[in-house]
Amino acid sequence: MCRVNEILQRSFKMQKIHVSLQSSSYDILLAHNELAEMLKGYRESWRQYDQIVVIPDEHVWQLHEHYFREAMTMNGLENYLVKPIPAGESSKSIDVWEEVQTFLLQQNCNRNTLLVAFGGGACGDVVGFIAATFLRGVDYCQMPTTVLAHDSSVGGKTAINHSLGKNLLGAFHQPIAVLYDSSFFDTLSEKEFRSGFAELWKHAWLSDANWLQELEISVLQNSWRSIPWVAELTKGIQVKVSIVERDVFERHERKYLNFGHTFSHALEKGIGYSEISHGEAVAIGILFDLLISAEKGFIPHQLVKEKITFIHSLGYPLNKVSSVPFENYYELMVRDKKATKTGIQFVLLHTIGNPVVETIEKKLLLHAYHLFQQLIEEVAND
Ligand SMILES: NC(=O)c1ccc[n+]([C@@H]2O[C@H](COP(=O)([O-])OP(=O)(O)OC[C@H]3O[C@@H](n4cnc5c(N)ncnc54)[C@H](O)[C@@H]3O)[C@@H](O)[C@H]2O)c1
Ligand SMILES: O=C(O)C(=O)C[C@@H](O)[C@H](O)[C@H](O)COP(=O)(O)O
Ligand SMILES: [Zn+2]
Repeated sequence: MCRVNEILQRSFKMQKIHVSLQSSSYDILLAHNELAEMLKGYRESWRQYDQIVVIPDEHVWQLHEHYFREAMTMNGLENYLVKPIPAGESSKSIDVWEEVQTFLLQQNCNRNTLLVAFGGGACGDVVGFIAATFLRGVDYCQMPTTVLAHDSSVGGKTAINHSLGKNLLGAFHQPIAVLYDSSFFDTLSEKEFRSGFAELWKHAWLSDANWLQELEISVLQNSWRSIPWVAELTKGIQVKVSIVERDVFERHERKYLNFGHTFSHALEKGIGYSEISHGEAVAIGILFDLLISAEKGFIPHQLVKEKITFIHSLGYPLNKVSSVPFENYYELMVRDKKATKTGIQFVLLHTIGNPVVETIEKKLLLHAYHLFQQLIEEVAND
């Protein structure tokens, strides 16, 4: 990372956000290049575990093993097992879930075991689900390494995928801590920055028109690497935490955090996990939810066109939407976890910061889908 950028990223002091839930409470620490410092507050309690098992994404482990080990050693934490798992979305499988459970059993891990998820959102989701189910539940810590994981590491949604759809098997299981060091972003690709930005953009849409505007300007004026991540991700996490604290089990308000996701999960599964990332699909799903909001008369169509142009200018793969027939997307959306017997639910916006959940009938969805394809084509040809 260039010197100026390093100074900029370091200039934000360590942030601490507390998550207060009835069943568990924990801290989220955010800083740049401060993993050893973050671990200081945990070294005593972590020594009380009978085993610590670090479960890194294998690609992240290749890149950052040295830095991770150094931070642990500086805190006298030298006794831990390491069980790497495949990089990315492919790790969210029943096979990986079982393989790690077998490893833990073979190592005689007991209930007093701490798992450490070291990687992006995929690693956090599968390790969280392993922690939720191993011996009916053990502690785990999230050590996120992607921009997107500011979302996935917080709130305790854990999951793996099923051949019939995304995140269909999972549990709510909160981490004991989230230690988030943005120096890991030094090795992220542009595609991963783009993916992570989508969830931050989501948090802005759900909360604050001014922040949304500032964030969009910031992303247009800076390179991905020079965005002041600690400051921006802190705002995103605060939005998420306040919703999770009010509705941890997603009975009502937490559904808002699924803004963009009814369509995005269908896009990911329909197009293929290796062809489109979660965040890329979320950005497109948000545009689709905005379009339905406009069709309902909540927001102007002009705003939707502007946002399609914005997302297109950042290189999100809007051209992939048409590669799957509507009927396939529809079938996948029927299986969305928000769906009820009244139909498929979408998170719409009345205004920025005022989301609402509505059941949308197939006829409107089909109409919106065709309109969306038309707008995407117009923007691409402009
Ligand atoms: N539980 C939740 O609340 C929640 C919220 C949002 C997303 N998610 C899930 O998170 C997943 C997406 O997470 P993600 O975008 O972090 O993707 P990811 O974990 O799949 O990582 C993306 C790629 O980046 C690589 N990578 C990770 N950190 C890196 C680093 N520092 N440097 C270089 N490469 C690195 C990984 O090896 C992988 O190839 C999806 O499965 C999504 O469903 C969950
Ligand atoms: O934390 C939440 O609640 C979310 O919905 C966050 C989403 O960004 C995330 O992708 C989540 O995994 C989606 O949840 P799902 O319940 O639709 O699988
Ligand atoms: Zn998401």
